[in-house]
Amino acid sequence: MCQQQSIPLLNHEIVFYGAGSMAEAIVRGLINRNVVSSQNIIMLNRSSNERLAELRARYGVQGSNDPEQKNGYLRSAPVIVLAMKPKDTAEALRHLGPLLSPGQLVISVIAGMSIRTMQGLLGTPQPVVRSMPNTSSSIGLGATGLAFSKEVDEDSRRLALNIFDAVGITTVIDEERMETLTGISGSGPAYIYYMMEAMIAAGIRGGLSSEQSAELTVQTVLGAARMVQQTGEEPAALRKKVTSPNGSTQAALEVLERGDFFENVIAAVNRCAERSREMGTALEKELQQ
Ligand SMILES: NC(=O)C1=CN([C@@H]2O[C@H](COP(=O)(O)OP(=O)(O)OC[C@H]3O[C@@H](n4cnc5c(N)ncnc54)[C@H](OP(=O)(O)O)[C@@H]3O)[C@@H](O)[C@H]2O)C=CC1
Ligand SMILES: O=C(O)[C@@H]1CCC=N1
Repeated sequence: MCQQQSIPLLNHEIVFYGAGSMAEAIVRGLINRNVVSSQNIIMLNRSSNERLAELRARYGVQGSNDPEQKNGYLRSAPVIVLAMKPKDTAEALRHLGPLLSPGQLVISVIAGMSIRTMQGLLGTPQPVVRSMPNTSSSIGLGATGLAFSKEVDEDSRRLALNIFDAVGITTVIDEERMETLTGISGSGPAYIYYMMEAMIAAGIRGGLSSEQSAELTVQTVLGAARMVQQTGEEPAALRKKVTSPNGSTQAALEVLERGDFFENVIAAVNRCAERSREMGTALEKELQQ
């Protein structure tokens, strides 16, 4: 894992091809940490002018929906981040490929899409980075996995790492592990939010105000994560310290165990990885069309 303390200012123009939640999370993180100036960020989407206006107002970035202007940005940007939904990817990449020249770096955040499929849909042996970030990038606490095509040179590797180091931690992995990583850190925030939703609901049902219940839950999750990070102790060891023999925590954990909590979480991660593979297979099939 790598997290840089000080990331050099990136003077490259970065085009976000797709301007939804994940693109915004990265842009917000980059701008908040002053890693890229907002004038160097260009956000393109398919049709929503309101969305682009919102992003321009919020971050001072450039944005366009005009087909000719979009093509101009895509032809010239040294870095293009692909951030559309998997279902929209094939069409977008087929459009993008003929616009590209050899040195342009393509970074994908799209779940499931392999490097091979990406290059196949582009129709060029473009240097491509397959990444899997998460939405916590927007507050600088993202966790991103990256894999590189063999065409990515050392400078481009560094550039891709700098972009994601600026918004959290990064780890370089073999591409075959990307689906597992998606199951842990890409989709992981949603599992934690779900757990928090349940804890908040339980507090309210038990008579706490919704504000009290939410505040206590948030601080508890934050504190637990920080404890693991700062003490260096294993989660299991920390859990034991909370759990008095025959006490209230033990009683609660027994309920979770009756619901097979541990194995269910593992099954959820595995299903997430499997679903990412399914989405990747569907995209691979586009190569034959
Ligand atoms: N959300 C998350 O937590 C994470 C998401 N990802 C990946 O990020 C990608 C985007 O997800 P998310 O941000 O949630 O999706 P959103 O639906 O929020 O955003 C998708 C964006 O793509 C644009 N788009 C669609 N087709 C095209 C096109 N042909 N050309 C240009 N732009 C296009 C849409 O524009 P318009 O609105 O105009 O149609 C929209 O701005 C997905 O592939 C997902 O797998 C990865 C990690 C985490
Ligand atoms: O749900 C999805 O498909 C994306 C990938 C990781 C998080 N969200």
